[in-house]
Amino acid sequence: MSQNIRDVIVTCPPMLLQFDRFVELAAEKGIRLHRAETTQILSEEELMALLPDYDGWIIGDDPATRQVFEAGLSGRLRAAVKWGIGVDNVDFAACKDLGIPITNTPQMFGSEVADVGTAYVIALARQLMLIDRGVRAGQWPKPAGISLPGRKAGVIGLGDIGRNVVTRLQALGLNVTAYDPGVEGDAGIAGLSRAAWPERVEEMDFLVFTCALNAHNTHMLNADVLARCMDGVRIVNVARGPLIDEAALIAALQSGKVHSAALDVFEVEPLPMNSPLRDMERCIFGSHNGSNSVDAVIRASHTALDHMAGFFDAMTPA
Ligand SMILES: O=CC(=O)O
Repeated sequence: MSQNIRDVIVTCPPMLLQFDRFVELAAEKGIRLHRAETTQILSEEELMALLPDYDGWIIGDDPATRQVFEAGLSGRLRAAVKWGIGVDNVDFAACKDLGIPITNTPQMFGSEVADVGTAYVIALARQLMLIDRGVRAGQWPKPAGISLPGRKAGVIGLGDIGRNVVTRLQALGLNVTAYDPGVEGDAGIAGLSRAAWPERVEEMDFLVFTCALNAHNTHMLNADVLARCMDGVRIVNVARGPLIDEAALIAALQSGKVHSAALDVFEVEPLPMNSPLRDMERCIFGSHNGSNSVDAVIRASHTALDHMAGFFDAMTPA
């Protein structure tokens, strides 16, 4: 164990919400854990003011940019862990250049996010959001849904989350096609068909986004692809907002091309008050909360602390 006590700041909301349970565990690893004052996403300016006072940073969805790391390094910051899977908000190249060791916590909540994605598929199939809203408003609505067995779903991304979505949808009787240029074959999943995006989108009753955001897939669901989709396609996104061109999605919802959408993530988060998406009736919205089960947060936070302690141990002369 490290001889020196290191001060580590946490800015990741799910870990902040269960913060007290991690303080003692961190102390056993030679880490004094500190919490950000808010669970809101911090700005670059706020991070640049905060980080120089800490040896380590457990990152949430904050803008972890080069200048933020540089500011931290000008003070005490020497190590970082991105809590969670997605690293699109973190400049890993800058960390490498600056000599700040960094990692993320992959495979910590593939099943939890997949549960939310699958729940959204069922909710869109049976229009549960319209029924809920109607009953609250004193109505007794009975919209006709669609049955799932025999329907087709395209799952975009065959990582941990995507594979869990595929097997859940197959268990519900859907025929699933997966899109992921980084994974070959059936990924060990019987009955899975494969295609290269956006081949065969016209066949899909559902499109479920589970992939990482990278330099090449921003707006992969755009007006052109939507035009090729089946009339009445249902869209689920539990991955990253910028994968979908929201303006194009809104137009497609308005025209009826897209039947409905369930979005846990948005181009701008939190979803701005003036976003036209808020007026879309046949939508369900989440708060980028797919990973947030008590169990998954404990798992990912333990891993983040282990990684952090490992970085500090490696810096401590034997
Ligand atoms: O969205 C959450 C994550 O990428 O960990």
